[in-house]
Amino acid sequence: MSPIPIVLAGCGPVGRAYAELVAERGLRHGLDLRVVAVRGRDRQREAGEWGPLTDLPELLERTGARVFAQAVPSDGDGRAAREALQALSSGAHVVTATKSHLLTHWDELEAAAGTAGRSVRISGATGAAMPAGDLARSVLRGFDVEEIAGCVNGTATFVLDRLADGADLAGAVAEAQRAGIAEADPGNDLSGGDAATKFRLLSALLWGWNPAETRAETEPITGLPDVPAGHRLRQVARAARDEPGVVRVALTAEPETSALGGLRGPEKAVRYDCGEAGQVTVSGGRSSPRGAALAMIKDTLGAVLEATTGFR
Ligand SMILES: NC(=O)C1=CN([C@@H]2O[C@H](COP(=O)(O)OP(=O)(O)OC[C@H]3O[C@@H](n4cnc5c(N)ncnc54)[C@H](OP(=O)(O)O)[C@@H]3O)[C@@H](O)[C@H]2O)C=CC1
Ligand SMILES: N[C@@H](CC=O)C(=O)O
Repeated sequence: MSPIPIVLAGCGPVGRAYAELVAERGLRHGLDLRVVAVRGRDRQREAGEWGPLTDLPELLERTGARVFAQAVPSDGDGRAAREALQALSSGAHVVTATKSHLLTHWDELEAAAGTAGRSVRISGATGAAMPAGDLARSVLRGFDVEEIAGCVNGTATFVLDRLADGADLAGAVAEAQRAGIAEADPGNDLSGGDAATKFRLLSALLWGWNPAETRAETEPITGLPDVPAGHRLRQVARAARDEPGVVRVALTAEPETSALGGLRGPEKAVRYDCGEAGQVTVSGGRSSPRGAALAMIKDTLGAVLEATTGFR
């Protein structure tokens, strides 16, 4: 069995969990996955030794990397985009939990992947271990999805439930951070920005919208307003095929018996309104560094085993 070399960018909680999972579960499905290099901000580890960062195309070529895995901050610094494009040009698939470059460089990445005949797999960026992206891109193809609605930020659901139980906002956010759900800077979790990002990406997979041109209207979590009996407040993202280029995130009271109102803690769900085919809902999937890393493992296997190109 020949090894599948992987170069990993990012050694925070998600990157570390991915490297551990490759070490634990790399020998699967007839493949021998191996992380051959890990890159940090300005350092790089190869053969167990840390040294200075080297040129990425040279590293990819020297190691024969088949996959470039990204788990670096979604802070919009141009490096994630540049390195993903370099990886595709070098003939590696890209598997990413990082979201920012998908928003800014969607078309460039799609074109580069098409030219190289490689895929860019983004499950880790669209809902961690919940396979919402897979449904959007391929499973529901042909159903002509008309509308999507969902709770895709685990922190928001967790915090709103804690507020309903009487906790204060700062304490609820700190608890979500200790559980590894909230980002170190929870601003995007609470503002609706992260949910909007995930819906911009799902809309791109579903309807071909360019995320860079998709506008987001968001409502932040600041406290807990009165909610009718039998309902729970949820941060709900929505997008509709007939209103292209707009994603809305609002706090709405959902019946406790519904798919969104019934979610607990950091669970997530997306409901796809498929017109004549009816509604299809996907829920669950862990929202945590390990959950995101598992999604990246799934995507790594998919990239290597399935001969697809472009976004998945
Ligand atoms: N936490 C979760 O549940 C989920 C997170 N995500 C996304 O996964 C990504 C990774 O998150 P997380 O593991 O928390 O890590 P961080 O976002 O905290 O990233 C930290 C790591 O990235 C490295 N780093 C920083 N800047 C760069 C850069 N420009 N290029 C390469 N490496 C860099 C750092 O290296 P050094 O150690 O050298 O400083 C550090 O190891 C984020 O984009 C996040 O939004 C997605 C889904 C779920
Ligand atoms: N902070 C996010 C995790 C990654 O996307 C969340 O709460 O869902």
